[in-house]
Amino acid sequence: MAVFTPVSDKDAQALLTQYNLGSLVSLQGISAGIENTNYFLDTTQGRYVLTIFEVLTHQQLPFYIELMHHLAQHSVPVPEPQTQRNGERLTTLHGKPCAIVSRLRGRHESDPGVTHCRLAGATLAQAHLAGRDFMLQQPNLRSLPWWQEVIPKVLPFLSAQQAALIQAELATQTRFFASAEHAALPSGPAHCDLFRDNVLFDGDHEHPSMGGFIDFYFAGCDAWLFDVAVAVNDWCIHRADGSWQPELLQAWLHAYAQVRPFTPEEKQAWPLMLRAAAMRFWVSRLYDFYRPREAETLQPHDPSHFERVLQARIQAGAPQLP
Ligand SMILES: Nc1ncnc2c1ncn2[C@@H]1O[C@H](COP(=O)(O)OP(=O)(O)OP(=O)(O)O)[C@@H](O)[C@H]1O
Ligand SMILES: N[C@@H](CCO)C(=O)O
Repeated sequence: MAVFTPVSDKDAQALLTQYNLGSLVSLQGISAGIENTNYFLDTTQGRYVLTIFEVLTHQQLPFYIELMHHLAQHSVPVPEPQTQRNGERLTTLHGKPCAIVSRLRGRHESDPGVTHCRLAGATLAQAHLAGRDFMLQQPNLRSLPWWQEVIPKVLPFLSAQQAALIQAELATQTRFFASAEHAALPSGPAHCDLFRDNVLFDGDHEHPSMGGFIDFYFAGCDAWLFDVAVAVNDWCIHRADGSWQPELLQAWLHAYAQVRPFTPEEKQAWPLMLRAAAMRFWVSRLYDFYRPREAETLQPHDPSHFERVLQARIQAGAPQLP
């Protein structure tokens, strides 16, 4: 179980005195997730999730917490951060930042079909549009400057071939990010980690309904197209080699475009953005793999998967955006 910071019933009872959420019924550690400590927290008033932030600081967190609050207020299905009696939505537990958010219904779909892809695509476009008048600004902290910082640290662990690939791609992406083409892309608050395990669906496999998006703790202001690229690089591929499942890709992108049509600049930037999105997770997975932290149980994701996705995007590109 990825519980980095154990929380006792007594801790949770004391925490709940800061809120108007009733009293503790049950507390259960959540095994999924590699970044934060999460517990399901049931009270006499409802079902919540308690998150203790292991990496993010009190200074960085208001962006994520207030973004979720903003999106929830605009009817985008996301966890709603709960407000304490003192008006704050962020507090401290065992010396670390912590929040209680509403628990969404449903579970993630590891084998998504066309309907799941349509629902996810349409909801992401709604989230982008709803974020336009969000007042806080914070860049995606896992973007190009972070890759530039981290790649030298993981290079010693890579083969000569891997090192050549990652360095060549870093050079390509550095040029792309500095280009007028990139500057012209519509941008705003973006989830930046919309993998299939971060979207919950209610209903059964044949008749799913959207439960909501979770795990906003990599969100940041970025090109919306990056968000789309991150998502389809996970939702619409054959996992064995990263190649496309064209039917899923088409469903995802059309559903998104029906809510927010893609611009000509986005259509042009699409192949390079898909590579950027693959690069982002190859780098972070390498970093996580070679700097394991202590946890009761921790299984870092496989970095080589995104090496294959990146190679697939370089070699075969992508169908045009609708
Ligand atoms: N608001 C919520 N409502 C319902 N379930 C939730 C909620 N938040 C988290 N979960 C559950 O907890 C699991 C882990 O949460 P999450 O993915 O946010 O953890 P994390 O450590 O931040 O993840 P990651 O490793 O993906 O960064 C999810 O897969 C989901 O089952
Ligand atoms: N979605 C990320 C994990 C961080 O949320 C990955 O699969 O590497």
